Amino acid sequence: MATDFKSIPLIDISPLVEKGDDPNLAQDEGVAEVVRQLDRACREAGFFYVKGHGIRDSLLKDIRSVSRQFFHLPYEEKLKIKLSAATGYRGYQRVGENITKGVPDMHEAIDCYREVKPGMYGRLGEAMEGCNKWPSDPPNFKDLMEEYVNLCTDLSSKIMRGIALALGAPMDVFEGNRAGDPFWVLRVIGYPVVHHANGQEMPKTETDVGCGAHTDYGLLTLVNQDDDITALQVRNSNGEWISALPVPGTFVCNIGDMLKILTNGEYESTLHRVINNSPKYRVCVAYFYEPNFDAAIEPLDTCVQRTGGTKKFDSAVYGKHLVSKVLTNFVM
Ligand SMILES: N=C(N)NCCCC[C@H](N)C(=O)O
Ligand SMILES: O=C(O)CCC(=O)C(=O)O
Ligand SMILES: [Fe+2]
Repeated sequence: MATDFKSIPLIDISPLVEKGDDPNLAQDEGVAEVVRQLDRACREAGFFYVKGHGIRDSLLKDIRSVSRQFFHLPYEEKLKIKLSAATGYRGYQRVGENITKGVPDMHEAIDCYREVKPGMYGRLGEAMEGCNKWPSDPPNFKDLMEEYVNLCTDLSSKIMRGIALALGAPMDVFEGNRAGDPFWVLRVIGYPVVHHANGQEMPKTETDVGCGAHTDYGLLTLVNQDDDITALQVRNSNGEWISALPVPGTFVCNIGDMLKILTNGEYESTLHRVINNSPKYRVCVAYFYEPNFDAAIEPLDTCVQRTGGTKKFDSAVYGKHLVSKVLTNFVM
């Protein structure tokens, strides 16, 4: 259950990153301390920063820098990789095209997903079938992003092993048919200085929201945000919005809906939103680590036992949850 936290904890996960592939992970004292901190952060806030994650700071910066270069291109150029139902919802969406709870979000983005080949998941996967739409400018965009996705996938699987231990479950509880073939989502997001959306002058109002309040859909999100702009806000149990201040070199991590189900609500997917009130264009690249597309997700026995013996959530197929979200995120 989220608490009235006032700040977001920072965890040095280097022991977990170093020993992440060791079958005796659970016996290591350094790892045990990381696991305690992960458990506490997941229970109290559902949000935490990680440092000591092993991904070089220069790559985190380059990822934001090529993203900024792309968003800086003329609108017509960005439209060359436009997202639509026909692209499997992959590609570029202009400012105001993504909708959260019925309200257009003041962000533009490129959405990318793990590849879904035709027929791979039958009817369930049809909406997501397609290949990612990469811009040709900047020229190194695709290569950098693909390297980044691989590193984030590896890192997330290690953090999920830590979370498995935090729950008193076997370290591989999120592998196999739960998330052994993790679906991933990458959102390259730009939050304009709002009076300059889509190349047009627009009045900035008090209610301009970069991304409306939502929870993420899967297991774990890794947010790589600009170092010098405060815009991401996290809601605590008092209904207060706590800013996720930039901490250079870290990821902001948060729990998604599927981990809430798996833990029978011991960990929650915390509401968050983005408001860019700064005079600068903000870039964020969010990586989402999610279950297998066709995984049927239900509460883990150890969590059910600890929470009174009753399952609080019905089983949910991750791909169905994702598709229901994606289909309502756009009006086209
Ligand atoms: N893949 C993830 N988690 N994307 C988060 C986007 C949140 C905003 C979206 N319009 C919504 O309402 O969900
Ligand atoms: O821009 C951010 O800091 C977070 C974006 C976000 O919450 C999302 O895309 O799900
Ligand atoms: Fe989010």
